[in-house]
Amino acid sequence: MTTEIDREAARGAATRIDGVGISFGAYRAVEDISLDVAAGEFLCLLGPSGCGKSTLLSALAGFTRATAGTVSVDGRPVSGPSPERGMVFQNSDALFDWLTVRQNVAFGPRMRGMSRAKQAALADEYLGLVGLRKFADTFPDQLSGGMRQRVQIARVLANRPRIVLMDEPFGALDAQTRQVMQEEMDRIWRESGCTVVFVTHDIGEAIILADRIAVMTAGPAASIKNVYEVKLPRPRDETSPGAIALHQKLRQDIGQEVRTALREQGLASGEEDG
Ligand SMILES: Nc1ncnc2c1ncn2[C@@H]1O[C@H](COP(=O)(O)OP(=O)(O)OP(=O)(O)O)[C@@H](O)[C@H]1O
Repeated sequence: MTTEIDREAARGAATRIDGVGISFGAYRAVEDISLDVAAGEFLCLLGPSGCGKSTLLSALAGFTRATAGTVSVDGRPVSGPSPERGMVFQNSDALFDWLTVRQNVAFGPRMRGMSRAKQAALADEYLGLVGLRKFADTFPDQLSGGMRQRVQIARVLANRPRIVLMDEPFGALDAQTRQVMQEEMDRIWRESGCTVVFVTHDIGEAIILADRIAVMTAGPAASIKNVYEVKLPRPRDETSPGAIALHQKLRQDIGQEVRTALREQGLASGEEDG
């Protein structure tokens, strides 16, 4: 039997951010950012609060227009939102509470005119991928926060995106659920074959998930400070010596940025990080 999850069609797209700057009026949020994301790669954007992570993600999604430079997917410039770039938000309020879980996941395929039988089969496939097939006939408000986030992920994947953009998707979850979701995300990413760009300010989360971690400087005019390749074997153990060493480097990078930002705002002493 052929499955509706077509691995070939769903494989990830390469993305290029080339000299991107984004301003809101006179405020320069990010400036001169260049970053390539390989097809099928899991890239985490990490940085101090307010540095411009969501702004950059929004430019990849096509919701926000770059005021300088270009964002392209497989060589084609991004000029607006597209189903090939799916967005998962921190808040699962994006779900339709009046539709069942299956209907939520089938929403995109339904809008594209897919037959009812195919929609249901596709929705069930993706609900299986996120471990929620048993809950297909329930309504989102009957589910826990972690389960709602899984529905959001399944709904995005059912549109067969080539890139999944995730904006602190587990930020509102309790620590235990968050850990389970990180483990699940690692598996879902590998099985879906999508490129993932994942925004977080949680260093541990980035180490568990990313192939590479791009650390941003503090804004305004934020740019990329460092990019780290995470060579640790998957599934990852946050307590391994390699993970602990990387955690320290990242903490130092971000600590420096936070202190710089506070100094610029006149809120910190001039002491330097060692
Ligand atoms: N639509 C907008 N209009 C004006 N300023 C904006 C707009 N969107 C974002 N900004 C500003 O751009 C900067 C970057 O915001 P952004 O939300 O991208 O940061 P972030 O790194 O995602 O923050 P956090 O980690 O707190 O979510 C902030 O100073 C923010 O106030």
